[in-house]
Amino acid sequence: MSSFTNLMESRYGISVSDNQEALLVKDLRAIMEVNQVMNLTRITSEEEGMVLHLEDSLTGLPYVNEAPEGLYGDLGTGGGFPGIPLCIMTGRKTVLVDSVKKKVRALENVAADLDLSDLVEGYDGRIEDLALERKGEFSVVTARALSSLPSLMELACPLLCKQGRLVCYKAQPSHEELSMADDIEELLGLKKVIHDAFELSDGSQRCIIVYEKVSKPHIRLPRRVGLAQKTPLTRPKK
Ligand SMILES: C[S@@+](CC[C@H](N)C(=O)[O-])C[C@H]1O[C@@H](n2cnc3c(N)ncnc32)[C@H](O)[C@@H]1O
Repeated sequence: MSSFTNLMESRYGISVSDNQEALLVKDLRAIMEVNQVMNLTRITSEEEGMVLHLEDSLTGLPYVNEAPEGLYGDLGTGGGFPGIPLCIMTGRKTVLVDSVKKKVRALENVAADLDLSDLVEGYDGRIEDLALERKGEFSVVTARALSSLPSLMELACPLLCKQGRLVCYKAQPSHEELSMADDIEELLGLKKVIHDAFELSDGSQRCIIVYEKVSKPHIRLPRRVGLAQKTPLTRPKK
């Protein structure tokens, strides 16, 4: 057993097969290579990438596995994290969403090198536009280092099917951010079902917060492009 598979098993109870590990490492190396000519990630060493990209991405796996079967989307995927590692681990059809076209094309090329083209599709556009085109089609979406919780909830809501899940990777959300998110759950028809806090093996703080779509939102979504991130929703006045 390699040190990575050993770590994932002992620390998180996640089994990684030899084949999956080979693909994960190949993905990381390919992204690092693309990163030399295109800014995909601030992480430049493989050692750091093993923790802050691969280990971190995989911590979301148990939460993604609890979602209904079906399509998975990684919102604001950047260098394909956690999207490609979670695709490798789940075998779900995966849509990698980013508004920067050249990043999405680069990820499609990496996916092709990993023989994942049948599973991975890139969407080069805004999440809000994807929501107009593929409303309610996603069983689960993830978001890491994208926006505040209220913005993520609003962006994800129209994409999710009933009982679909939004898995948010956060460092340490403030009380204010958490309380603003609590305030708009009902408006969006989302319910927080999990809030777990733990440390990665390098001591970084990690929180995973999961919302389930329990009913239809009480407002029309998506709002105009940009509003979810510029002017997040707040508690409706009674
Ligand atoms: C800081 S990066 C995070 C990348 C990756 N998820 C990670 O954790 O390494 C955020 C990415 O989200 C994309 N993004 C931000 N807002 C977006 C939106 N509304 N629609 C699509 N992509 C968006 C940006 O282009 C950027 O690549």
